[in-house]
Amino acid sequence: MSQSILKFLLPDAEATKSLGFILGQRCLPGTTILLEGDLGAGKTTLVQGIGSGLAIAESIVSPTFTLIVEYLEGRIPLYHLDLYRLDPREVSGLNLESYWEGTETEPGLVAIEWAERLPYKPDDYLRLVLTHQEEGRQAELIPVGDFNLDALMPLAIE
Ligand SMILES: Nc1ncnc2c1ncn2[C@@H]1O[C@H](COP(=O)(O)OP(=O)(O)OP(=O)(O)O)[C@@H](O)[C@H]1O
Ligand SMILES: [Mg+2]
Repeated sequence: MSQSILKFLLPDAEATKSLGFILGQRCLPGTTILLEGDLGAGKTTLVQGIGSGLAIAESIVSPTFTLIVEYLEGRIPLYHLDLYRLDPREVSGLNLESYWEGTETEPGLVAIEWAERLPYKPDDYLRLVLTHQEEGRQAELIPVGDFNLDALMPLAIE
């Protein structure tokens, strides 16, 4: 069954956070969200919203230099990754699939910035593409494999 793609206009950073908040509230353990978008497109902002939606009180900072930050205090664990500083060859040595397969970690929500750099991907994930607009950003939500967008509905961003 082919599912449709969702597109949103996010007029400001609060709207980006609201979209993330809903994802954080509704995603099940074992969900992977692959974030794509240029520098400053709003990927970290979206993950901050996810953190609020998961009821994580700790502030979420960009893991550009740390690669991975794990937040374990929310409804389900949040694993926040940023591959900006790596090339695909380096990424392949990191065994990142253990995050989405939940083999070495408790299944949670895996959110990966600069997912364009992943040489391998999960079978099922939400592809979330952020693009700069004249004002604000556009978000495209593209379900891949068995990822079920319907489970996130209704998605009204304020
Ligand atoms: N919908 C939006 N409209 C306008 N500004 C936004 C929107 N969403 C986020 N921003 C702003 O864009 C800036 C960059 O956001 P952010 O750091 O989340 O981007 P990023 O994609 O993670 O960047 P990087 O590529 O460096 O990781 C921030 O100042 C943020 O507040
Ligand atoms: Mg970022």
